[in-house]
Amino acid sequence: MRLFAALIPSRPSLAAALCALRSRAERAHTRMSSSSSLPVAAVCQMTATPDKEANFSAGSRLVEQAKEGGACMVFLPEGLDYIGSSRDETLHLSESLEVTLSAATLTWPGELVSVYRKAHLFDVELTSKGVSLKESAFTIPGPRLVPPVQTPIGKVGLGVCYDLRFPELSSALQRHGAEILTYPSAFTVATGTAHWEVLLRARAIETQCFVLAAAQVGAHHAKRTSFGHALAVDPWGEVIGDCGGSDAGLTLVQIDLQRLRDVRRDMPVQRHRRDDRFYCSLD
Ligand SMILES: O=C(O)CNC(=O)[C@H](CS)NC(=O)CCC(=O)C(=O)O
Repeated sequence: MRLFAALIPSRPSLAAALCALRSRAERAHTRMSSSSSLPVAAVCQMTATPDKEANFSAGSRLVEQAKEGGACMVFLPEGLDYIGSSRDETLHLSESLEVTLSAATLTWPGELVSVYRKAHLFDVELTSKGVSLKESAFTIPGPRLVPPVQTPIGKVGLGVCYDLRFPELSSALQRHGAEILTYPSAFTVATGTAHWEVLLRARAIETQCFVLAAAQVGAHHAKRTSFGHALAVDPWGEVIGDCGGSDAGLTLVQIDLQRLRDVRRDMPVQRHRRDDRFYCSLD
């Protein structure tokens, strides 16, 4: 099994672990015994708390469920390892990448193949909506984007949560060959209600990629609740999976890269893009 992680920097937690689950032999067996040969991805949501052991158990239950459902890739949310109830607790619970991985390997033995660290930090005060978070108080942004990773379902471009709001990032990943974008997230209820689905579908439509966004859902502690609705969107912008707004769980989606090629052939927006008009002075 291989692990792909999108990480929160300097609080080096396993924000997203994407696991290729099965051996080649097992996959061949499934292919022969099922009617469709399209690979299946599991997009998950859970409620992390400050209790790491409980979070890893919840994560491994989702991985087991995904495996039973025939998935060859599992997408887990930002803050999979924990969501702290204060800056101090968050810093106190942080571990080195090696330690976090070895905690994770209790259930997911594997080799780390790519690490992406969140570029945009959520320093936001929406007083009227009761949202006040200062991610930069416990996080250092990552230094660079990373190239999309070849996986059993296609080439995956890595972003994290708030990164979703910056189309320059998804556009860059698409130009570097991404077929699937992933945004493991922990969206607030207020901003999720207003923006989550629209942003994910917009990123899918603009880049003509699948967008798979695992999410946190429900109450992490007395002061923090997440929106949920872990979502899967196809390259036409259609929602093909939604985990809802209340419980932990997963959605299983087939990843049909022929569909992506058809959408890109029929509407070649990437070839129509007038970069000469955007990267120049306007006077
Ligand atoms: O650090 C942790 O404990 C887990 N990380 C998070 O929850 C992060 C940073 S506070 N959340 C977001 O980026 C929310 C973005 C959002 O809600 C929006 O863009 O509207």
